[in-house]
Amino acid sequence: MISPELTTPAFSLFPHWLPVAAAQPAMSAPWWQWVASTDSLTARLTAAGTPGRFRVRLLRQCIGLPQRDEAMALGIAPRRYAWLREVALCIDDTPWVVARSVAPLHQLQGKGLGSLGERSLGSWLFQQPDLVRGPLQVTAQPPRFVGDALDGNATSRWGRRSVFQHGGLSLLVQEYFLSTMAEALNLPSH
Ligand SMILES: C=C(O[C@@H]1C=C(C(=O)O)C=C[C@H]1O)C(=O)O
Repeated sequence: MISPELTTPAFSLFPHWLPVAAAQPAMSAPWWQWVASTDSLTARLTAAGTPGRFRVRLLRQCIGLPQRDEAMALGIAPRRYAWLREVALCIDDTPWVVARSVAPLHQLQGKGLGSLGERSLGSWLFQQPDLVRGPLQVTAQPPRFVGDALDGNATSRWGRRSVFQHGGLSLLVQEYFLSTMAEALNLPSH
């Protein structure tokens, strides 16, 4: 049963993370195509941004403590160190999506992710034959991680997250779709 406030524009009432199907009534069809898709976002953005050039801008990659909700999504203790990666996915230097990925440190050995740099994590992930993607969850709240990395007045329209599994690695990927992307692709507000 979906509570009535989810169908109103009062997005501040939206719980932080919700199964994607429960968010559908609050989402326009064009946004649903983006938010509920389970294939590579890198590939989708590259296609939608053409003739613009897709580029990953690395904002931060480090070892640190995950947020509490991130640790819970990965099923690890909140004070366990993790690999953190924050990027802006840009078309012609304009960020369309910002993303933060989190993986338990002890699962990273031999995966070579430390040297990924500005190559897309998605391109690497979707080449793994044993890749399994967990259920998508959605939020209408803005990301807490970007700080002043976004230029001008870009705001988040929808956020989503899911856990990828590959070769003993669990990787939480959180992606926030920005107003800049909505404007460029003529998407409705939500
Ligand atoms: C999961 C994907 O990877 C994308 C690329 C990322 C990166 O390079 O860090 C991060 C999150 C995603 O937006 C994808 O393309 O679907």
